[in-house]
Amino acid sequence: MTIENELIRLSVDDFPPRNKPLIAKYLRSFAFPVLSKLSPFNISKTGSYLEGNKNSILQKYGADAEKDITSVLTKLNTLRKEILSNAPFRELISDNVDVQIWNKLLEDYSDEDGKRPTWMFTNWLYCECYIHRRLFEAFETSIYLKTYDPFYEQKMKGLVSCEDAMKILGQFLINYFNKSEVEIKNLREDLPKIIKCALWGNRCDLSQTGGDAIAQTESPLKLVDSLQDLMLVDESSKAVDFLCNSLSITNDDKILDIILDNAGYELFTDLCLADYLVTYKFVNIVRFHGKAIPWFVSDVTNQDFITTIDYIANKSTCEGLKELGKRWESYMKSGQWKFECEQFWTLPFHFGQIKLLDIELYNKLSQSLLIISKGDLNYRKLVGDVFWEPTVPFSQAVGNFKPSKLIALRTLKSDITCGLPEGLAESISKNDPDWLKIGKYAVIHVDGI
Ligand SMILES: O=P(O)(O)OC[C@@]1(O)O[C@H](CO)[C@@H](O)[C@@H]1O
Repeated sequence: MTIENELIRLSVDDFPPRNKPLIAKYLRSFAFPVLSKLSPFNISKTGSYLEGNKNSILQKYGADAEKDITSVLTKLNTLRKEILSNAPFRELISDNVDVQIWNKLLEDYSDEDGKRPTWMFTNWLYCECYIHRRLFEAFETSIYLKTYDPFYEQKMKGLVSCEDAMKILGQFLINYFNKSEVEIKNLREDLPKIIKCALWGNRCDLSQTGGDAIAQTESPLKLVDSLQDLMLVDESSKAVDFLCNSLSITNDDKILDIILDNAGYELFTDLCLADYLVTYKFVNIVRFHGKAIPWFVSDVTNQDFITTIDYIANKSTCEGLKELGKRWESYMKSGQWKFECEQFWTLPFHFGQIKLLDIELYNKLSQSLLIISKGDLNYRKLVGDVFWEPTVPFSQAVGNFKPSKLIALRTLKSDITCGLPEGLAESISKNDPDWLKIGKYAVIHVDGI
């Protein structure tokens, strides 16, 4: 029996139970193919990338780094085998500050006899985060590659490959920003478009392609119109009303928190949205929350954030984009924009647990005028990674994560849904069986607004 068949043998040929956190053992849940196919594929691709870049790594770190490459490859291979044979989890072994938390959690998930959890039978959010944490461990336990991000180059390639679309959106914004006066009715009309550019930017996610760039060549603004029918829930008008009302608040500490997702084109669209909101004084301060370690292949790290702004400001091929990038550099310099990467975002917890597990972060988010959560994984974390009945209201699924007003911008790449109108999930799935997996559809949900 092949090891992949071993996972099938252990699986249950059914959909996961409703209103419970996902578990990979259900063959008809997206968690099963992610565990058995996508994750092993991403791990192999990371190894191939490392092998392909051996010469440049040795050039940079010296000949001794070869031992590191060999040891990382062995660790990646071991991880892949552990997944495919449903082996028990092991403790993390690095000296990073988060290791204690991970190892304590492993203990909590182990049974009374100390039997450790396995991939097929454990809370899927925990499993999937553990995979990405172990991927990073392979690097951080080396000597020269401790902080090496094996996805960095692909993330930057992803950004550059979308330059045509970025030029269109960038030029649109620069023309806008250069007008001496913009009327509130124009803001009302255009703000939903900028929000939706950031929404559809979430389709560009390298974790689905093993790191291969997804080029975005069409006009993002035209795309927003043409994709409108694929929006299953669109509460952007509530968000816009809320933001327009905030224009009458004149204090200068109106904070926007954006919980970021992917680097590349998606980050570009997030920065555009943030610039628009700051320029017209909907908010004064933007805190971007990224990841402290490489995460789910394409999530934004500090390095991605800085080099993206630098690329747009100094290396892009269009003057409009450069002008935009210079504005972003000045926001960073003045402190009006901040990049933060709290540990919580790379732990396997859902957002309903922040208050209990990281009160400092919860209090920080409570200062916010508005929180924008980007992407699919953040959405799963928002709603507890529970396989809700699709009609369960978003605000109920979010549970006790209520530090401030919230907007979720998400293209659907996993089978977690909520807040859908009666019968919609059933009718789409009849005609489009893969509707939950490929980022084709999207939702904008709000809470507290
Ligand atoms: O959060 P993103 O970037 O929108 O999507 C990430 C994601 O699609 O990648 C995983 C597959 O590896 C899914 O479980 C997950 O939700």
